[in-house]
Amino acid sequence: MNLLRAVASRFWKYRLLAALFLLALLFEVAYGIAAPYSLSFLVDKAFTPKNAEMFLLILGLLLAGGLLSVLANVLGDYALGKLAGKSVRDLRTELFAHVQKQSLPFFQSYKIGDLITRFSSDMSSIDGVIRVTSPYFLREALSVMMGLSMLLLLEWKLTLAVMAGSIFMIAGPRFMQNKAESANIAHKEAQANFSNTVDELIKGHKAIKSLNLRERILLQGRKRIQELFHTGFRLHMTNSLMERIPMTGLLVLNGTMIGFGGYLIFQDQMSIGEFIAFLTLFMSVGQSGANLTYLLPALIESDISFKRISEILEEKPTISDTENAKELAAPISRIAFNDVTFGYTGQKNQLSSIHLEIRNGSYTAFVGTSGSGKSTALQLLARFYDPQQGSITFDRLDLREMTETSLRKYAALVTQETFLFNTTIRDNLAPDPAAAISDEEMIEAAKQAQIHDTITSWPDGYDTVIHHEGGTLSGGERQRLSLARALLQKPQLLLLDEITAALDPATEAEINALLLRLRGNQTLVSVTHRLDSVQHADCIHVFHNGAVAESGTHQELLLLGGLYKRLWDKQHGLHLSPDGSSASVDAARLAELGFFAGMELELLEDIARSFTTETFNEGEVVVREGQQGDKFYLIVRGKFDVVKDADGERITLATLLDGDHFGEIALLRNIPRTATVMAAAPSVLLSIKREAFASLISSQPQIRTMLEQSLEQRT
Ligand SMILES: Nc1ncnc2c1ncn2[C@@H]1O[C@H](COP(=O)(O)OP(=O)(O)OP(=O)(O)O)[C@@H](O)[C@H]1O
Repeated sequence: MNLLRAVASRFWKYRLLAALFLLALLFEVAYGIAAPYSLSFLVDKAFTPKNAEMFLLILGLLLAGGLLSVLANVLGDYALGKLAGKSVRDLRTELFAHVQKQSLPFFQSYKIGDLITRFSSDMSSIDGVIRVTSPYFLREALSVMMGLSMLLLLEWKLTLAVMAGSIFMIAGPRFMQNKAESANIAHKEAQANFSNTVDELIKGHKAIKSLNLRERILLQGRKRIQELFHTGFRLHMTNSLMERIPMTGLLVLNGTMIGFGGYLIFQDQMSIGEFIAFLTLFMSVGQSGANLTYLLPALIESDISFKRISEILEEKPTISDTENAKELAAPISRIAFNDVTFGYTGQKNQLSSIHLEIRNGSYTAFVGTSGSGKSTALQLLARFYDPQQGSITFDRLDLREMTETSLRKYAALVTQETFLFNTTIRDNLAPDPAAAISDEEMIEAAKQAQIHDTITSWPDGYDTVIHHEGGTLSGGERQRLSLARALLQKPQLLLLDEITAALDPATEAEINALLLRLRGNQTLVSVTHRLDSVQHADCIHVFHNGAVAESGTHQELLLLGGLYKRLWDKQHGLHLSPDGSSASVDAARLAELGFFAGMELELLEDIARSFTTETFNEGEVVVREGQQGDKFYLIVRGKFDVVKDADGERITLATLLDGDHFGEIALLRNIPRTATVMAAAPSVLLSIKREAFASLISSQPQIRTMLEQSLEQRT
């Protein structure tokens, strides 16, 4: 069994303690054998001849041995406590450190619930085995071996007869072992599945409510609980059978022993004292044998737990330092993507043959359509993944040849997915006490990230404790805190992934101004889909379908008249007030929408005035599949996923960004929406109702006909 081997190898590290424990155990077991064996002397040499001297001698020896055995027990318990405690501590630390070392794909391939189960119930089960079950198993196994040897000495024929019967006892559980293992694996999987469902229930409660998935999740929960019931019942039955089979064997053995033992006494081949000693010893050995079989299910369960933990310990981080890894030393004058190709899975490349250059101290922007690979390129730059082909170099040093620690010091990544620790703001901003960050530095960084005033408005200021990993703060507050945290690291290279997505326009403008101030001292690479914010960037790379379609400054790209120009035009003519509460659209912008083409400017101005502003938080649904639609929407800023539910699965059909629109068919007809549109970030929309639109065009029926034709062509 893997587990017993692993326990032995872990105990080997603390050999002195292990030796002390073994010695104490040997003494305890030896006394446990000697005590029943002494019965043969008590009956034959003391009771039958009524020899008081011999009786007192045996009694004295028994009591003295008993006392010594108790002493040995105490010593053994001490040694075992230390030995087991240290071994479990080592294993926990190893697992913790190993998980921490892992790269991104590891965390994407394991579900949170599954990983937590390995740390919690799997680890507790191993803890139990190391502290209790293994030592108990060892004691009972020793008792069986030493007891059997003693029984052979006492009467070998009777011993052989009962040993033959024992085969049934041993073979039974062996026969059941595979069944028990598979029942155990199934139950563990059911537990992990249930944990994941609970995890989704808690973390996704907003999405579940807004997508009206309560029924589906409840059904899924019931299914998982039912699985738990079935697998638990199967496990219970296999474990019970594993216990019953040897007990039946024991019954047969007792019959054999009394029958054959009686025959030997009648034949004068065995004394009564020897028979009583044999019987008592056999009972004790039998009990130890039965105990061994009771212990087996616990050992099997822990063996599975051990395999699950070993599976994690065997995972190799995909990103690790090479043997001759070098320190990345500033200053670096040029970072380059040299023919970089990358795919998350073997099936498809998310980036193909990327060539680009980032100059030291520059402000570089990655823009482009949704899913075009901007964030992927940024993650390669932060070395969360390595390219499959090509290289990323910092001057001449390949990213793969530098130490991870020196890279992490050099570069800091701020993403939309902010994670805050459940501690004070102060400890979140400066999590490493060794960095010795002063209050002044902290306040300066918080001011730069536009969060200082918010922090000081809280009663405990920088000592405010964050709960639920920052879940009680707004997305914008979390985002600004994580920017301040990154600024405090004073990285040479600041990698920013859509960091202004959750901010109102006024704060966004402040952050954009900060980026312009930072450039020169720091190199900035910012991924964004909002082109307004990158007008002053030194170089803009426009991504499309995993390739860099265009590169240049804002002006150069506008002159080029390509993809960037189209994206720019799409985002223009839409306005948002600084606090993000009120939006408007230009009539000229409406004229660019194909289905409004040809309308008079005056009418378009009336239409533009009839739009109302709507705001949505992440996870909120704008239109739901199947519901009647009566509004047309224009995205002023934000991000929306167009999703469809099929066979209990949610499929994302498209992602819509600033300047995109949806629901135009609702301007004419009351038909059910063909998909659900939900906000993927805090967003602002402009909407117009069909009735309002209809009354505006009522005096011009030809407009309706034109619109009908135009929308007809699009569907
Ligand atoms: N961990 C992952 N595993 C597999 N595919 C992924 C993973 N992360 C992203 N992708 C896919 O890679 C492609 C590029 O994604 P990426 O996030 O780089 O695009 P993006 O241009 O930043 O888009 P957006 O602006 O919507 O964030 C997308 O098709 C996306 O679905």
